[in-house]
Amino acid sequence: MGDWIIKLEDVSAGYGKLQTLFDVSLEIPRGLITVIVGPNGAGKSTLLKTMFGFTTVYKGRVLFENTDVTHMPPHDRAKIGMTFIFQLENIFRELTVYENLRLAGYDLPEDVFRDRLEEVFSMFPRLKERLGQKAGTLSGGERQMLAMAIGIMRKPKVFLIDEPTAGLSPKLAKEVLSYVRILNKEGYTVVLVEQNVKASLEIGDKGVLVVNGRIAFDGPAEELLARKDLAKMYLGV
Ligand SMILES: Nc1ncnc2c1ncn2[C@@H]1O[C@H](COP(=O)(O)OP(=O)(O)OP(=O)(O)O)[C@@H](O)[C@H]1O
Repeated sequence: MGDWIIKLEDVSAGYGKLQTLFDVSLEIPRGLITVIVGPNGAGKSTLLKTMFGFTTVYKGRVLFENTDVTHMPPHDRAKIGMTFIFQLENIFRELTVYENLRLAGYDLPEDVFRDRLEEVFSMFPRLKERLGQKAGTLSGGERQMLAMAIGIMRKPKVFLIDEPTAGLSPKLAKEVLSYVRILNKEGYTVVLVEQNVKASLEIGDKGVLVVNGRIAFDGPAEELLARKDLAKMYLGV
């Protein structure tokens, strides 16, 4: 699948003494959408968190572009172009949409901030209409949109997004996945953890199936989608 942006080499990781990932080797292709799926508790989020430095790595290496980031703290990974969108609590509810965006770009010169804002509006026009509204009053889907917009303020090279459709109706979930597509169309690389297997693999390029902390499938998303055996066994679809 061409050039990679993140690479895991034989990584074992977990939380303190609890190991949840075992000997994982994986490449995240640049410019594409990679979707990570698997049963509950399989280690999908742990895999994503390991890319950003939220777990303990016991063995192996994590590379971002050509930098070894295995033991680099998350805030330093953010500085070199990674961004992580949490499932919940990814915006400041008491601040307006504008204030959330200004805060994300607090150190940007006014002209750069304006340019980024225009980029955000061209991708997500709805946010322009909601600028003065408190972020906590946005719908669940719009909050995910704002979380992505906050990410854009930093111009990251890769978005790591943890279950953005959790708790949303199937219709809203599809809408949120369409925002992920918009991000990717603008050139951003995306790694997405999803419970919404079918809908997410449909927008994905690469599909990764995690089972019991190991990679059970790694290949084109459409191929994973077509693997009825795996789907039945692990994905409940
Ligand atoms: N912060 C944490 N501290 C300790 N253990 C954790 C932590 N987060 C997750 N775990 C454990 O790691 C294992 C894998 O969890 P993970 O969240 O990666 O699974 P998942 O595949 O994303 O599942 P789900 O779809 O249910 O969120 C689970 O046993 C979980 O209890």
